[in-house]
Amino acid sequence: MRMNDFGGYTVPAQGLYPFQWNWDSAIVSAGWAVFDEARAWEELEKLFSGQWEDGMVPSIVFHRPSNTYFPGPDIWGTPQKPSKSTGITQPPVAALSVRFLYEHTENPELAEQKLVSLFPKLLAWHRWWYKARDPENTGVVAILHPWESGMDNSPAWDESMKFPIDKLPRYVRCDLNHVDSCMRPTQETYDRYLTLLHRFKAANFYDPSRLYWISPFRVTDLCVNSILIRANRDLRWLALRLEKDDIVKEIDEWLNKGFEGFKQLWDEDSGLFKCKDQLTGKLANAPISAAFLPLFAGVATKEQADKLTHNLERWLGQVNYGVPSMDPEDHRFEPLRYWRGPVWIIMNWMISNGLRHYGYDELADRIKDDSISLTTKAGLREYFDPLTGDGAGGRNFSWTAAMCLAWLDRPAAIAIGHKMSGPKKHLNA
Ligand SMILES: O=C(O)[C@@H](CO)O[C@H]1O[C@H](CO)[C@@H](O)[C@H](O)[C@H]1O
Repeated sequence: MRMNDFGGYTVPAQGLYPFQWNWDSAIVSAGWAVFDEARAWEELEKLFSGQWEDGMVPSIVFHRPSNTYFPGPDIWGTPQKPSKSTGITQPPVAALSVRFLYEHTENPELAEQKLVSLFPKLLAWHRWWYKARDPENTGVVAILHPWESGMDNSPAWDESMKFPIDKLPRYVRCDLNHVDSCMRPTQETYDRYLTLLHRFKAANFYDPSRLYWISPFRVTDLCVNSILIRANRDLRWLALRLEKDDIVKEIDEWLNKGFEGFKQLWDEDSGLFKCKDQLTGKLANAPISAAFLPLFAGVATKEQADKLTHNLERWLGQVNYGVPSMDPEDHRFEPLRYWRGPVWIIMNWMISNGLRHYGYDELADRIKDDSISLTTKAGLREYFDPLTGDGAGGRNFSWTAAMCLAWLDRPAAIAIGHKMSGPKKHLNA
């Protein structure tokens, strides 16, 4: 963590990801909290220093230049706001971290002060999600780029990414200088990432009121939506501390709508939740590990939870280390390629945490134990091969380190996300 500290923000991995990434930083701040609280708050403040006027918190904030990542600030070309950044966002984990920091603080005065200054920023971001990404009031929000999901290369996007590729300015990828191409997205996938970027840039520099309507990629993603619901629960908990009753009511509305919205993502045939293409109305035919995240959100019914765990046990029976990012029996499963098979410790944390809330302690423990085995065996890698346990992708990876500190090294009762709160009717778990 100290090694990747670039001065108030932590890069996910040197070289490969040399800027401040949004959901990485939120998780990393929970790791800092375990041994340097002031630094933990600073991480979040630095992230929110990149917040846009309309409330969006960008997926990457480019605090200082680097030529080891593509696409960097010159390609994104966003106006200085106040730092340069991307024009898209990432899963809203930050409210979870603020609650974790606040609840476990050894310096209540500092925590109170930071909460008061960060709360309106968190609220503005959550409001942005509903305004900019659910203008049709469905209860669930849209992502407009695979990078927004955090699971960039997931097979869940394969169908929705079949839009025509635009004529692009010539470009050179940097990721392949750091990681073997067999682990990264294909060239065609990158062309589509870039097509979206350039179309959004042409829409008056990522104007949020236009992007939703013009994007050829518009998907209801399980990862963002589950995290948003869980983050709403923590934002509500924080609003209660600050005695902001009107805001509690506003959040309850989001939770009510969210419970309804998630119903359209359940696929009874497979016993899994699925992402949904909003433009075709079809569920994505891809059994991915985010299917289990509605447990983390607390929106799955008991019956759904039973079916999910049945599937999860089958998946775990096929690998040596869980949880693979896609069903290992699916023909598209690739144990080493980005989001198409490998294990991510942050996904394990969310799945294990959700299972525990639903009372599946044995499975929750198994996933935690696998995560300990993987990080012990292979080190702090970006992700891991579920068959061999080998590490892959970036090395000395910040959020993997943070997960060791804030989750794996701690008893469940004080780990990040130990408590799922909210009104009784919103607690299926
Ligand atoms: O592949 C990339 O270039 C970037 C694009 O944002 O995405 C990967 O790395 C990020 C930093 O660790 C993570 O936040 C994402 O979840 C992960 O998929």
